Amino acid sequence: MGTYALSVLSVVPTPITVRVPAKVNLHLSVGDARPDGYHELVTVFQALSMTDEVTVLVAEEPGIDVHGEGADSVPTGASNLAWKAVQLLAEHSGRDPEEPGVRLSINKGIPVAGGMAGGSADAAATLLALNQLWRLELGRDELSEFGAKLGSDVPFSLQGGTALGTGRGERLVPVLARHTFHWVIALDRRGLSTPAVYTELDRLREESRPNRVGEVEPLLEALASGDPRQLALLLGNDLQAAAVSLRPGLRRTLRAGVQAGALAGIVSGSGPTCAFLCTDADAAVRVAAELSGAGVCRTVRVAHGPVPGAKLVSEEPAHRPTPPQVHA
Ligand SMILES: C[C@](O)(CO)[C@H](O)COP(=O)(O)OP(=O)(O)OC[C@H]1O[C@@H](n2ccc(N)nc2=O)[C@H](O)[C@@H]1O
Ligand SMILES: Nc1ncnc2c1ncn2[C@@H]1O[C@H](COP(=O)(O)OP(=O)(O)OP(=O)(O)O)[C@@H](O)[C@H]1O
Repeated sequence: MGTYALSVLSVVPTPITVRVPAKVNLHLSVGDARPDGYHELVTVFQALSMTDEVTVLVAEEPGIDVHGEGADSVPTGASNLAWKAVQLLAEHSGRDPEEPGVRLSINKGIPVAGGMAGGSADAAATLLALNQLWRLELGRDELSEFGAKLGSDVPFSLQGGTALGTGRGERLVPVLARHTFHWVIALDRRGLSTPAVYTELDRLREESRPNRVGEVEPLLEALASGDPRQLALLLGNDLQAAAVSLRPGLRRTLRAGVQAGALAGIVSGSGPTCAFLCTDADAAVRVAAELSGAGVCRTVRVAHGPVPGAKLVSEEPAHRPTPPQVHA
């Protein structure tokens, strides 16, 4: 009996944990709406040292557990983007998408609905983890194609580093960025809906002519030079006007970060998170401390980038160290 129990145990695959980063768009140029409702983008993504961890484990009772900051506002049913990743790969590999025989445990370190690709990160992590758990042997390119079906930001969450994104943001080319840049991240009290921010930009463009970010080339040169002062002058996001229009308080946050000593601040993606570029790691800590005292946001964190994309942590769920943060 003892031997039998041991042999059954030995065939249950070990849980797989993947760590996956948040992103910020250093440059986000939004074209007109396409017939399919998406907007044509030219964007530069950078992966930051704020991470989620997703563990997949074999279980008869399917489901999702979510822990960490903002866990209460993350759906645990079929609308969770990570669960959609499970269903996609289950279907691909001939499993029943309704009974895939796995559970997910998600540990959130990326703000929810913050414009930092939190849900996309979890979907990317799930694709990578299931590829390992189910021994699917899909290459990075194939995983990226599955990722693009789930959301425009998912391929970048898999790739990480710094990358130029075109199409709806899913077509990627890595960008040379040998240097580490230091950021202060200001989290807002409530999230913003990505489609609502794109719709607001369309509305603003019908009404007036909001400024558009320029060409991307100078920013790529600044990244290659590694000089944060040069990069700071070139950060730009077409969605910023729309995010600020929906959440006017962001104007105050952006001003406060620069007053606190940051080189420049931008709304991250569709917002409402704001990202402030600093000269170095020490400056970022000083800016974070001062910004947290300004009372303009919920929490302030420091982060650096670029960091790698979704990555297997180990075969055991690991304890994730708490990222440095300062409570406002
Ligand atoms: C704002 C960004 O985070 C910048 O990287 C992304 O463009 C958003 O990427 P995402 O959250 O993965 O977005 P998706 O899940 O693909 O799309 C959600 C919605 O955002 C809008 N959307 C998204 C991407 C894009 N290029 N044009 C769009 O108009 C569409 O209304 C779409 O229905
Ligand atoms: N795994 C997930 N983590 C967080 N939110 C999720 C997840 N799956 C689905 N959601 C839903 O998606 C919404 C947007 O969450 P998410 O954190 O992905 O936003 P975001 O970071 O602004 O996205 P992006 O930057 O890619 O536009 C949330 O309000 C939540 O209801």
